[in-house]
Amino acid sequence: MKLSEIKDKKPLVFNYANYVTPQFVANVVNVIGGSPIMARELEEFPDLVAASDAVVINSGTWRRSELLETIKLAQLANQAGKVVVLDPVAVGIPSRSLPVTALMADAQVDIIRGNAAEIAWFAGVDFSSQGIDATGDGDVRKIAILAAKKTGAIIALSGKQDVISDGHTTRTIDVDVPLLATNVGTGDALSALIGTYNSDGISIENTMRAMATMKLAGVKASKKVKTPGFFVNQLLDELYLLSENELDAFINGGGIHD
Ligand SMILES: Nc1ncnc2c1ncn2[C@@H]1O[C@H](COP(=O)(O)OP(=O)(O)O)[C@@H](O)[C@H]1O
Ligand SMILES: Cc1ncsc1CCOP(=O)(O)O
Ligand SMILES: [Mg+2]
Repeated sequence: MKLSEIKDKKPLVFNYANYVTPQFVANVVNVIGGSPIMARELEEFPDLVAASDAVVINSGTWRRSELLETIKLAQLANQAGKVVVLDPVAVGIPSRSLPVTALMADAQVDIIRGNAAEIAWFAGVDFSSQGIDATGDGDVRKIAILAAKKTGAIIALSGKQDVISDGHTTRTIDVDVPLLATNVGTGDALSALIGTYNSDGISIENTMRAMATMKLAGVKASKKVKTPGFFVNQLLDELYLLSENELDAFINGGGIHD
């Protein structure tokens, strides 16, 4: 979906959010033109999935008791033909791998958005991490392609270099914006943006537009402010102000490669 269509259609994005960053995630969806809703009550899922245009599942603060409910949520979304995005926060920690494995076995995840260490876990590749952060180095393009082939999902690997791959087609966005990594929740919000952009159809192109949106807003914000507190507010403003033309120019302007 294009940015202008998001603003016209205001897709409803159902976020099964973690309890750390829901306010930021909701605001990012809102300022880009979508419509966020958060919920965790099983009895509400059928109604909410029916009304939603995308479902974004963040496993950042799952309790075991919520796992079956989340699987049910993903299955409802699958049955209704709604895109399912998974944000597998710190999935490489063994006790966190188990519920993600269960979800992937029992429901279809269309798009996985994670940092390099999280995506490396799906690829079966070692990659250093500390808690929610990727700290290592590696061939992120290769990791994304491998993870896409192993999972059958579109992979959106984020970091200094963003990589989007379905295992056959791969795009990279190579732009360094260190301040983007200072705000806890940018990754979660990016996953929600990916749900928003893919709400009328799942594609590499839509996923790439979502990743480019966050990166470009980060580039613009970091030209105006230099510290994390101001940056996060400026980032929201830049997302709010971003135009389709600017986004197209960024995408066509050399920062994005096949
Ligand atoms: N060093 C960096 N340079 C440029 N962009 C970055 C950098 N680190 C993260 N980002 C951007 O920050 C956003 C969140 O990604 P990331 O930090 O990888 O997710 P998470 O918060 O889940 O670990 C993405 O838009 C990504 O492109
Ligand atoms: C700190 C923390 N702990 C569990 S989820 C979470 C937030 C992760 O946010 P992000 O991956 O977007 O940085
Ligand atoms: Mg994350």
